[in-house]
Parts: sequence; C-alpha cells; structure tokens
Amino acid sequence: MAAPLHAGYVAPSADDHVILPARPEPLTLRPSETAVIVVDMQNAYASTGGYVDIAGFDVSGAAPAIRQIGKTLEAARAAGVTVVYFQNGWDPDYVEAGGPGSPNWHKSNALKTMRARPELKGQLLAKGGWDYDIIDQLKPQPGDILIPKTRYSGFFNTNVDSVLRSRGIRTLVFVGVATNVCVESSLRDAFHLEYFGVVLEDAVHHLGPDFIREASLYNVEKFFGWVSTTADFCGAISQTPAAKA
Ligand SMILES: C/C(=C/NC(N)=O)C(=O)O
Repeated sequence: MAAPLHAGYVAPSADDHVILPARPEPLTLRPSETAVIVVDMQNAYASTGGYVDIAGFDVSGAAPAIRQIGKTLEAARAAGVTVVYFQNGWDPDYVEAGGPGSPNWHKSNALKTMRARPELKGQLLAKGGWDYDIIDQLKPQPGDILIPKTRYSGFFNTNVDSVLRSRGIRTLVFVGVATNVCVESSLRDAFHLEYFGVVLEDAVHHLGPDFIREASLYNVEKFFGWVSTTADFCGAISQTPAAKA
C-alpha cells in the first residue's frame, strides 16, 4: 500500500513501474515520475508556410512525427503521465530574441530570414501569431503544462526544472522538432540536471540532412540518454495500473 507523506501527496508505490525497451538498454519507467516533453510543435516548425518551411528546410517529415506524437500523448494521458509542452518564440518586437550582442541574433534562421525579407517581421515566431501557435492536431489538453522558451534549450531561463522537480519527475520522454536542435539541446541540459532523457525516434523530426538525424540519435544513445519508439513507449505505459483502469 502507498505510504502517505504529506496531505495531498501519495508516494508512488514500488510496483507501479514498467520496463521501456530502449537503446542502449531498457529503462525503468514510473508513470508518476515521468513526463512527456513535447518540443516546439508549433506551426513554425511543423506546418507548410511556417518559419522553417519559409527558411528552406524540409518539413515533410513533420507529418509522420505528428501522428506518432498524437499516439504518445494519448497513451501518456491515459496512464497519468505529466505532459509538458515547450513553445519557442519571442515578443512581437523581438526584444526577447536579443540584439547583435546575442549569438541568437546571428544564428537564428528565423531572425536571419526576417532581416533578408523585412515584410515577414512580426510574423515568424512572434507571440500571438499563427507561426507561434501549437499546431491544431496537438493542442494542449486541460492539465498539460505549457512552458514558453526563448532559446533552443527548454531548460534555459525557464521554470521547467522546478515544475518537474516539484512533481518528483525523473524521466523525460522527448518528442517534437527538431531532433538535432531544440530536442537535443533540451535533453542535454536535462542530463546535466540529473534527468533520465529518452527520445522516441519516430516522434521527432530533424532540420537538415539525414546524417544529422543519425548523428543526433547516436549522441543521445551513446552519451546523454536513451532512444526508443512510439510503439514501445505506448506498449509499456499501457501496462501500468492507471492505464488499465
Ligand atoms: C532551427 C531552430 C530549431 N528549433 C527547434 N525547435 O528545434 C530554430 O528555432 O530556429
């Protein structure tokens, strides 16, 4: 029987874990200690006519990832797993993006594209606009947590670490865009904060040539975390008592 620690908080019972098949080895998952992190599933990164499409990246791989993310979220919510959305962007005046004194001003392809095409200013990744919005297919549900961010890593200058710690979350399952940019940056920062990070390789999409997908997943598997699939995550998490109830 679970031992109550404080009013309103019940310690997870020892036997609520499942085993997630993963590379380089299987990982223990406890639903109450796990969060799915949905990275930047905004029109900017996943829709035709959004920022990365305009900037010349291939967004066709976003569609299969969207389907897998939908399945992942359905299984996660049924099992009582916390769902956290990252949402990338800046105020419409781009103060949060930083000026020439920030490397972000020089490296952000959104900012570079808008400097090359001033008619787009105020549209790409601007809070309040279509480009910034989470895509219609994956709108956050009641109970999900939405964390705005202004740089690639969701752990930089946000409150996500305290949000996760206060819930006792130790394992983060990453889905979203882009495998090699915001997903990898966030997972690396999470590693250094002692979280166990997993990428579902068919629920992410990369920006750039295919070798960067492979390189990014290699980095995760070899150095920073674990790699699994949507089917394995959904299969494992559906074995938990909450999902079966
Ligand atoms: C290139 C890029 C990637 N973002 C992401 N969500 O991975 C950007 O934000 O400019």
